[in-house]
Amino acid sequence: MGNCCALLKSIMGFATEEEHDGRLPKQKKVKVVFVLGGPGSGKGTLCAKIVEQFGYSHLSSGDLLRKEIKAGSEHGTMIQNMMNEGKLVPSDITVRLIQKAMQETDNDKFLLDGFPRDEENVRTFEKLTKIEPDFILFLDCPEEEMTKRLLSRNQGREDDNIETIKKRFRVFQESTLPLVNYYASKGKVRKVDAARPVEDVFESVKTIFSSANEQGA
Ligand SMILES: Nc1ncnc2c1ncn2[C@@H]1O[C@H](COP(=O)(O)OP(=O)(O)O)[C@@H](O)[C@H]1O
Ligand SMILES: Nc1ccn([C@@H]2O[C@H](COP(=O)(O)OP(=O)(O)O)[C@@H](O)[C@H]2O)c(=O)n1
Repeated sequence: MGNCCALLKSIMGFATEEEHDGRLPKQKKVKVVFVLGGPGSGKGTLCAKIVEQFGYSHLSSGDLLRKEIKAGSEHGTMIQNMMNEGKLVPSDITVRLIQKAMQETDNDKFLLDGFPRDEENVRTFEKLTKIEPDFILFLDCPEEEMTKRLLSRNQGREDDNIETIKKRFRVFQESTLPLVNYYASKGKVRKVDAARPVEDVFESVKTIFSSANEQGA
């Protein structure tokens, strides 16, 4: 590990193997909030508002993966195929993209939108970054409402078609919801009813972030 990289990691609060052994100086703390919810629950929409009001940086794992496809990277075609099938991209790829984006962003507060999606995402994130989330914002929304939103999202996304949407819902039910339940059992989940108009949802979200600020979480 080069000195420059070790320095970057120490600034960002990432621990290297050596640091984990306690041989390097104490890390600066990075605040991370996982923003979870089904496809179309409003994660991206709410994150933009949280950024404006609370000064976080917003990293959407889906957007980072789509950028990889656009850039024609070595994994681009594989990522595109996985996304079109509503499947999860191997964690190593997603986590490295998130890690790089965090290192390149001059902030110590991050919203990770749509991450983690399954247990492997969590394990890989913990292994590579040693970061524990402060809390999980969970946008709870019925499938019927999410389907309506996705079909009128109109962002030209290839995965916003009814067949792929159904597959994404299944992945959410089978892989992501168990994670939400796991974090809930640790008292880390802040759940909001996301089926309401955006401004109403944001009112609830503001209360959560204001209280997290007060507690220095
Ligand atoms: N509370 C809401 N009520 C109605 N439409 C919403 C709401 N939140 C988001 N939307 C719309 O639904 C679509 C999906 O929202 P988005 O933020 O992209 O969801 P996600 O990031 O969870 O997939 C977008 O077109 C967005 O404008
Ligand atoms: N942690 C993640 C996040 C997204 N993805 C992929 O990216 C797709 C779109 O995710 P997204 O977060 O942009 O959008 P939504 O499905 O939440 O609307 C998912 O269906 C997965 O194929 C992934 O593999 N791993």
